[in-house]
Amino acid sequence: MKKIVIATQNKGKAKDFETMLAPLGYKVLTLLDVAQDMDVEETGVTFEENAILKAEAVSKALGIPVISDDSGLEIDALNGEPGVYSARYAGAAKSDSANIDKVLEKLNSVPDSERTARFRCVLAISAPGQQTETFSGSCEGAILHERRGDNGFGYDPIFYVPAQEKAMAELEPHEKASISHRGNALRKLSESMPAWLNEEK
Ligand SMILES: O=c1[nH]c(=O)c2ncn([C@@H]3O[C@H](COP(=O)(O)OP(=O)(O)OP(=O)(O)O)[C@@H](O)[C@H]3O)c2[nH]1
Ligand SMILES: [Mg+2]
Repeated sequence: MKKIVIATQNKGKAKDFETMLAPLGYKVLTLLDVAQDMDVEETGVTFEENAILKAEAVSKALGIPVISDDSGLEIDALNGEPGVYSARYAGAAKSDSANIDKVLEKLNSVPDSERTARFRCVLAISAPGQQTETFSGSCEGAILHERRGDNGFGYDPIFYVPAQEKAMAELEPHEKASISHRGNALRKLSESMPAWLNEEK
């Protein structure tokens, strides 16, 4: 089986990648498998900057090709917050539950028509001696008033996907992959760099 390293500590992201890459014959490895103590500081102010920082630092340290993912939720009524700070919105402890509570509280008096939002994802590919490449994807939706569903991670329970008439956390993993910001970015990557996901490594 081919192996691919995703430069992330996030188990929810890892599951999303497994859903998308297992059918292509890949075993997904993350930093939790290959470099548990590697935590790259995300000093960028855009998803793209942070994705590049993570991919290049990990590829350089391990001397192998890697893909990184920087992603987050942009809520229009909050001027794009939490954006690149999505993971740590309610504090450095990175609690999904506290992050959701903070969003629901901030949107408490915001009507349905103004609760539009989107997930964004930027994937960066970095390999020794090669120029780093990035691919972005998004997924439009709206913020619910309460949690729905048990699948996924992060803000999935409060992110309503109009096309499916369900919360992201109510979708099966393969359904999420077919419409998500991460799925859309990965499809662009595989179209633009087919050798990356189709060649034997
Ligand atoms: O409901 C969600 N469904 C998703 O599909 C999703 N994708 C991203 N997010 C949110 O955005 C943060 C990323 O921040 P982020 O890119 O810095 O990742 P992270 O710090 O969690 O892990 P790492 O990859 O950096 O190690 C995550 O923690 C989540 O809060 C999502 N929430
Ligand atoms: Mg992070």
